[in-house]
Amino acid sequence: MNPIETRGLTKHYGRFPALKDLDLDVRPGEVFGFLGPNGAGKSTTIRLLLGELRSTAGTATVLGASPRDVAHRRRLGYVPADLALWPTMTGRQTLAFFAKLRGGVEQRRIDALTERLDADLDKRVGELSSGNRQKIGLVAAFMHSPELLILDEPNAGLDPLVQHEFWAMMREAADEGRTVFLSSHTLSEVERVADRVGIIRRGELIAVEEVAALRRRRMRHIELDVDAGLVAADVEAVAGARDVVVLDDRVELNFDGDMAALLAAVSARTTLRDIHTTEADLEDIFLTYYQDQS
Ligand SMILES: Nc1ncnc2c1ncn2[C@@H]1O[C@H](COP(=O)(O)OP(=O)(O)OP(=O)(O)O)[C@@H](O)[C@H]1O
Repeated sequence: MNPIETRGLTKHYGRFPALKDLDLDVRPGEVFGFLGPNGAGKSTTIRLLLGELRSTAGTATVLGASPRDVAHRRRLGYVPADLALWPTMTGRQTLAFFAKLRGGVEQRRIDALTERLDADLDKRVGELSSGNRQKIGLVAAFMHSPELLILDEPNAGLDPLVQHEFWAMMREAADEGRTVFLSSHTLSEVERVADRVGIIRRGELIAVEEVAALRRRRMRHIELDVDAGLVAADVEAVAGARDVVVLDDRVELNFDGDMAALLAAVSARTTLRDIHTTEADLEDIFLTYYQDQS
């Protein structure tokens, strides 16, 4: 049995369908990125998986049990999107409280995680910045080495160094056979760490892909500074080139083909002076590849 399985999982808030007919299998030992824009239904899904919300229809199984079965809670680690901790307790007191609740947490595990994330355990939680408060939540989620980590936009507010450490922690957990369910609205974040990604939009899961496959299909926006001599047709002839615009000394296009082929085609006609590429954002990927399914 997979750590997370849902069938036809549906949630309406009043008449509003926030989640429609979700069929999802998250496999053991993978980091599964759950990717979608704001309001797509990510937190709703997570709250259903945790038994915080009741589904309108369909089923969810988490670690082989119903989400409402509290007995399996200690096998879970969870970081909510809106982490609420007791503001008057210090980080140390907060972690000690959670450790006692769960049992079996080694102090040196807490110490190691604290050091890795550079968390401040001495300040009252209410006095910490949101990023530093988030670190306390992450230590709490990881400290009992749970079988399944459910993380709702956990990167919010972390600085780049800490983010790297946190990505490494997720990868290590997966390498040890634990499962990570990571929600995010940022493709670049998810693709660094996830094995597979599910893309959700307006309450519907529109694709589940291996990250490697998604990366291969990713559209880039490219700007080339060139000398004169190039015409749009030269660039349009390269497979994967779209929306080509040639100005005097500048070419702009969207591209999902082989970069070497593009550069060779350009260099055959003119001198290439500079290249600027930007990754298409999530919305562009949706529009490019999933338009038919919307
Ligand atoms: N308690 C609620 N009552 C009514 N509508 C709600 C409620 N909670 C969420 N919604 C709506 O359901 C939709 C999905 O919300 P959800 O919080 O699951 O999205 P999300 O993908 O987590 O977004 P974000 O990235 O902004 O956190 C949104 O349109 C939201 O406005």
